[in-house]
Amino acid sequence: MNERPRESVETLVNRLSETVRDYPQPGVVFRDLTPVFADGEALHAVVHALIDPFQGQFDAVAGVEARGFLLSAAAAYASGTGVVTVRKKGKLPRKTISEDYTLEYGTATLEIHADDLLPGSRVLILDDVLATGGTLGAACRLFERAGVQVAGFGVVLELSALRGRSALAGHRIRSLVRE
Ligand SMILES: O=P(O)(O)OC[C@H]1O[C@H](OP(=O)(O)OP(=O)(O)O)[C@H](O)[C@@H]1O
Ligand SMILES: Nc1ncnc2[nH]cnc12
Repeated sequence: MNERPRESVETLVNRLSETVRDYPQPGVVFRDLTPVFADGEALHAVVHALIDPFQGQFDAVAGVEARGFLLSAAAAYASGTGVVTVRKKGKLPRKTISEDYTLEYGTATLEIHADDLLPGSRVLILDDVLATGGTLGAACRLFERAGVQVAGFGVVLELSALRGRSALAGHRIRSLVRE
């Protein structure tokens, strides 16, 4: 038996993720996690590491456009719940709620459908990266305005220097790798 030892989720993320300097604008060191999601073993490990601490504590998973969608659909399927989208402005066809926010490289607006989830239900919000926390903070405000309880946040990578955790104070955050 010459099987390789299984890599930890942290090792998989560190080995497979890429770094792109000066993208999408000069001065930003962009961390690209798409190669992590392209690897079957890594995707499986990441999804389970994100949902396991929250099992039984959420009724639906929400993913933030765009890379959060990849995680949220897989996580919802693995946990037997439904999935909803948090989208950039102008993409949803029915009555929406909107929140403006700032992130490392600009400003934007996120939206959900006002009736995506029942008031009183619990949502786990997933994204690939936590940087300033502007994006997840806006997603949180959207669900809370809709009467939905935010069970917590899950991200693959937390860029600690950008202090996103402090923008989400009071909520449980599961990050798989911090740098
Ligand atoms: O913590 P923050 O400073 O808010 O940054 C984190 C957000 O930035 C990236 O998304 P981006 O806005 O680049 O959108 P995209 O996934 O549509 O490319 C990333 O996927 C997070 O959603
Ligand atoms: N440096 C970064 N890399 C990837 N996604 C980001 N979102 C905000 N800052 C980011």
